[in-house]
Amino acid sequence: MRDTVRNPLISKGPNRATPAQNGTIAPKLLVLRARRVFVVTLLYAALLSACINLLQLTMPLYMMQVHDRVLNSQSMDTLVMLTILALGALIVLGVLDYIRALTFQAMGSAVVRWLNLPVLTAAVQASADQGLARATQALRDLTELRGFLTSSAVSAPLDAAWSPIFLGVLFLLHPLFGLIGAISVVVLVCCGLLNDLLTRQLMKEASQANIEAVSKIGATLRHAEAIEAMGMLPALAQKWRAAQLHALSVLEASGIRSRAMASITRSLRFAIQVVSLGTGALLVMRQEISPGAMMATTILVGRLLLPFDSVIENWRQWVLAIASWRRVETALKEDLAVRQTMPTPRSEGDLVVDKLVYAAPGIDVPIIKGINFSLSPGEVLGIVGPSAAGKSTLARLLVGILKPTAGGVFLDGNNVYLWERSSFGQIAGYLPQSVSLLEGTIRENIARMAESDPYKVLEAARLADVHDMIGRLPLGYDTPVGDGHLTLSGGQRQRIAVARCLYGRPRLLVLDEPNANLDALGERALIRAIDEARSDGAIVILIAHRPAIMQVADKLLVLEGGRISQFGPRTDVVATMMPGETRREGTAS
Ligand SMILES: Nc1ncnc2c1ncn2[C@@H]1O[C@H](COP(=O)(O)OP(=O)(O)OP(=O)(O)O)[C@@H](O)[C@H]1O
Repeated sequence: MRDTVRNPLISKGPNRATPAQNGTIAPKLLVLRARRVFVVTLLYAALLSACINLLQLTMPLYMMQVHDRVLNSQSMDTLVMLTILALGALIVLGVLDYIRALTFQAMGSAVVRWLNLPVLTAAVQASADQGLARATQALRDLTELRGFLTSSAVSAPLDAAWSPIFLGVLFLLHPLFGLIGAISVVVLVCCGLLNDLLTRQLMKEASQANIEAVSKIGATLRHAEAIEAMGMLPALAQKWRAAQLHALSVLEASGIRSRAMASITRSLRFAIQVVSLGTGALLVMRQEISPGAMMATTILVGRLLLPFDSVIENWRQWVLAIASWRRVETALKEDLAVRQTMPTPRSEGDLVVDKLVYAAPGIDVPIIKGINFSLSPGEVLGIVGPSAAGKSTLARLLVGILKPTAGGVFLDGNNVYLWERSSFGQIAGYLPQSVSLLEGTIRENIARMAESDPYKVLEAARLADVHDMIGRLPLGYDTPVGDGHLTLSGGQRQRIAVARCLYGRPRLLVLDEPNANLDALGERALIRAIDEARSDGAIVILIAHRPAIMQVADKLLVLEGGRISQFGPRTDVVATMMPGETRREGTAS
């Protein structure tokens, strides 16, 4: 772990997870470390830049020496010597420039390698916790940051910082040149500041507006069927166009200003070069300097001003890169789920829900208002209640997606919310209300996207009674599924999602409306799967509106307005709710 921290630029091989990636370093600490690496890299690159800038004196000095010394003395030896020295210096300059570019590239890769998984984790948690889509932007931001760090824009300010080298040489050649150089630097710095003042806010606004427009359209496209069927496209297009036009107009306004400033700066740079050449000619005429010094001055002034010009031209990239970094920081610093890093062994004990309260972030009135119950292995609990009673919220709390505001859910004494996620996944199966299969094959989906054990995949498929159905598909278990594929019906997707829940024979099964898309056959298969899980010693929690499936439950919990209004053996609860129903049940059995 220490090695990675000390040598962040050293790759440990493409497939090996670093401590940052496997979650043993807290995201906030990672942000600090990434900042520290950036500062150290910047200092290192600044040192290289100093050498590069010193070596850039080669050309003007060579020109001056050839002009003033070789042409006057007609010495072949001096010319050869000077040329060898100049070529040597230029080769070193090229190598140092290459090393500097590699340093930034390595830093960009290191930052992505360090932060991509923590940012992905943050994105998943933010989406599960609060339905936030903005964390996914942070993943795009990481790629953009890497692009910025490999561009030439990143080194321009470092070159500008070493402008005193050129200024010093200009002063040595003639104080007037030094003065022209100093005034030029001040003028260009003022241009840079003015450019920043005029464009920074607009650039940020444009980038934000663009991100929002793109993320909105991304979210909308997921509902393409409803859009097409109900002819919502024109209205949506109008809304999207309005957002796009806003982003475009801000982008254009900032573009106009920054292009204007870049043109002004470039013209100024050329004007300054003309002025310095004219001044040089005047000084040559007055025999205060040699013609060689005059030509060297022209190159020196050009070199002095070029980085400032480049900074102003690439300012936009800097502003956007800083904004990208801020978003990455925010995504990582968000107060998201902090879980235990120690895996918890498979549990066989009771599930205890203790004084459970949950209020959504920023909302005072709790959705779940103090719930207590417990279940033993091999018990099936049915949760019923009116819409918006809090059933799905309770399901999310039971599998540790949401952080309880007070109280907690404990399985065999272990806090479900704090449970390390990989080990929790091995003992839990969760079927969310809106079933979604992930991009991959049926086999991968059942195996929860991990390296799959074919025996366990088949077992889960058989338990969910989907083996035959999968066998009838053209590619069987290799059939691709996910958002982009319409190969499966709603019921088939739901049954495969049930198989995913049953993969590895979990100890805790939470099924939110598992029969919503099922026909009678599918429902019977589901009841058989729940029976099998019960006899296997699993705790099964079932949420459903359709009553038929509740016959499999041992206990019933009636949730109303976030509170338990009834809890107990199914027959007792049904008897109090619908006295006639129990009699019918009794007769039937
Ligand atoms: N993240 C959230 N922020 C604010 N309110 C929320 C959030 N999640 C759920 N709610 C609110 O909590 C209430 C309970 O929602 P929940 O989805 O748990 O109900 P439910 O009993 O599952 O309903 P249904 O049977 O219709 O699926 C609803 O009023 C919902 O608007």
